[in-house]
Amino acid sequence: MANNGDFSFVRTGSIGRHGLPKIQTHHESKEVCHDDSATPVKAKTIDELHSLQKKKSSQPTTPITGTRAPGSPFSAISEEDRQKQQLQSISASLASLTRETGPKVVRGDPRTDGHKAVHVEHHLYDSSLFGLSDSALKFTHILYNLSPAELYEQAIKYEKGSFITASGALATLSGAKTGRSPRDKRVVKDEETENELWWGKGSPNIEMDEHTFLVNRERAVDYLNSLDKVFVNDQFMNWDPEHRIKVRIVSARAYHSLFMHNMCIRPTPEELEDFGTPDFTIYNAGQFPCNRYTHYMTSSTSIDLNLSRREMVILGTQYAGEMKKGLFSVMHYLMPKRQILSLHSGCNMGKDGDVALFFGLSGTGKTTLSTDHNRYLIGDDEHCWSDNGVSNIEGGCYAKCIDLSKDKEPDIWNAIKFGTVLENVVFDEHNREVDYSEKSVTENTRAAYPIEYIPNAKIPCVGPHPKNIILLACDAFGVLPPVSKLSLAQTMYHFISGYTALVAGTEDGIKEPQATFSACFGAAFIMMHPTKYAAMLAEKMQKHGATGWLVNTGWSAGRYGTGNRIKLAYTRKIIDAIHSGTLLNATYTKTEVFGLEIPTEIEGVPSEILDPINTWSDKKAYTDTLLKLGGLFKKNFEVFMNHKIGKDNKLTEEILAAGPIF
Ligand SMILES: Nc1ncnc2c1ncn2[C@@H]1O[C@H](COP(=O)(O)OP(=O)(O)O)[C@@H](O)[C@H]1O
Ligand SMILES: C=C(OP(=O)(O)O)C(=O)O
Ligand SMILES: [Ca+2]
Ligand SMILES: [Mn+2]
Repeated sequence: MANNGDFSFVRTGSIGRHGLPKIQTHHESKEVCHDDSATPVKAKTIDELHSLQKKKSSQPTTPITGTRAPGSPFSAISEEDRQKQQLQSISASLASLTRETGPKVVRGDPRTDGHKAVHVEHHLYDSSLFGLSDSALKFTHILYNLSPAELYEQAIKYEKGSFITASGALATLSGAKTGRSPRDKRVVKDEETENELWWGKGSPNIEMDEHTFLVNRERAVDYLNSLDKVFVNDQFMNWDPEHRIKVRIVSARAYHSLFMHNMCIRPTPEELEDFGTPDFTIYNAGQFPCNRYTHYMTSSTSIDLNLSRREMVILGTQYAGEMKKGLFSVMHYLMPKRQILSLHSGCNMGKDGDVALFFGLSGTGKTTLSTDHNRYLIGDDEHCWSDNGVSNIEGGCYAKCIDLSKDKEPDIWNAIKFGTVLENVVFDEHNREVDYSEKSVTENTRAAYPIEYIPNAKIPCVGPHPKNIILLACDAFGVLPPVSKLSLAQTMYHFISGYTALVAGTEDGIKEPQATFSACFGAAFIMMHPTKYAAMLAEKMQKHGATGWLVNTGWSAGRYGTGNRIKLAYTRKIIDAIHSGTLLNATYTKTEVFGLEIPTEIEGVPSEILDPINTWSDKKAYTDTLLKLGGLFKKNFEVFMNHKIGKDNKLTEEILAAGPIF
């Protein structure tokens, strides 16, 4: 038996299995009849019994509580010194700018094992000399890289709205915000970023100055330091070992810590030992609002990115997707500086090593279609394309759950088990079965799970250069064909346009489809001008001979309200035909207005749906809707007319000519 402490003792004979004294007979007799056939526990008291329950961790994902002996293969310094160093580093991360020191941090949950603390005083400046306040007198307890089981317990004990569902997932509520708040994103404009980043009309980067960032940072840090305890995750982004980024996430909720545990790459114990200083730090004080009287603030939510300081501050939103997509923005800055293209796409690979990318805005099918039982999953949402091939940025997937069905999406369904964070779903109060059709909290219900929960995940999540580039659009107008083969110029035109159309809201009856154009299928996350990413994509596609495709995962036989969404089973058949190469050599015809090449037949798909005009009974309505959508594309592209894409004038001209013509 492992040594669980220093309290092992010899049983005296008079204490029973449950710690109760046995009824004594007149004389101590060896012949006394024992009813306990099992070997008795080695504990004198209930507390001792409880302390036996937890074995010291031999393989710590949480090295602060770990017990690796000094002189282990990984360590040159003692465990105690290492713990001190880690806590110093966390204290420095949480340093207050006005007091110029970090908080006193201590490991562990204040309510259970706080007394076993390793203390870190603020040594940076002598705390007795200046700026002494009540906050300088208290300790901040650090829960460092806890395991999913520990985070479950923290969530269930301390966070309202946390429950275990029937399949073992952790159901949580994200609070008032159940989606991202792109209008509340701010980026620090300084000497460097002023010239490097995309600013102004159409850009997602709404400026703030350094001073305001520091005001919000201090607000977040003070809030976090005022708490009994904070969660710290030290993890990685990007499976490409040459371009891996070390990230630290400081948050107030077990929900946030488990979410990032699942979504980022989880370090091994050895990797964590020499983690050192993070390359990027998120301060998530989402429960606490920003001050609306602060310059540049327009609401009580603010997501602030400071590239020079390599920090991000979150105030006023607990939606966990902000952290994931916030780091994605950071990658959209760091990677292109290294000539690596960052992509808002899913990615999978066939048995023969053929890689496909799936671009698309939210809800168009990146996660659903990249999670394919017949192929290896590289990732569902964020990738890099370098000279070595593709790599996933993340260590997990973030799937939409609305109307999730076991039949249609078995791999995602089965991934919703112990360890998975299930946001904003509704479940039966007794048996905890989730009702995935329920939208009463939000339509944007989500599951965040580690990528290895998908049985055919490709670990490490890297692959060779892509063969097929699939652009997904959920066209609620119902006029784009289910699939078209694109020329390079058309691929670039549609990539820069980044079209999808969703339905605004369903509560008040049928609404008009809303066309959305989001450059590079991810304007909310790109940091530089879209043409920068487009030029890199064109160059890579040319170099590696990739084929572009446009796939409509939206409506057929009429727009939203009249027609119906294209069956997922048909879309999967279309995608199969792209992967297998059969679609490349099919017979094609060209459509009006958009000039798209559409196949005449695909195995498993009714041929009449391949040209949308066949599916509309009202042909005039079809033509009117097609022209309307064409007009929206043209209008959207106007801002790109005066931009050159790469060094190639010829390609730029071709791209400009690749849009709708009428
Ligand atoms: N034909 C289809 N193709 C892809 N997804 C479809 C289709 N029909 C319905 N869906 C649903 O649309 C949603 C697509 O969302 P998701 O894959 O999460 O998108 P993304 O990852 O791009 O945000 C899923 O809920 C999926 O079940
Ligand atoms: C994480 C998100 O991305 P997606 O919808 O593309 O999965 C999001 O929009 O919050
Ligand atoms: Ca190492
Ligand atoms: Mn997704």
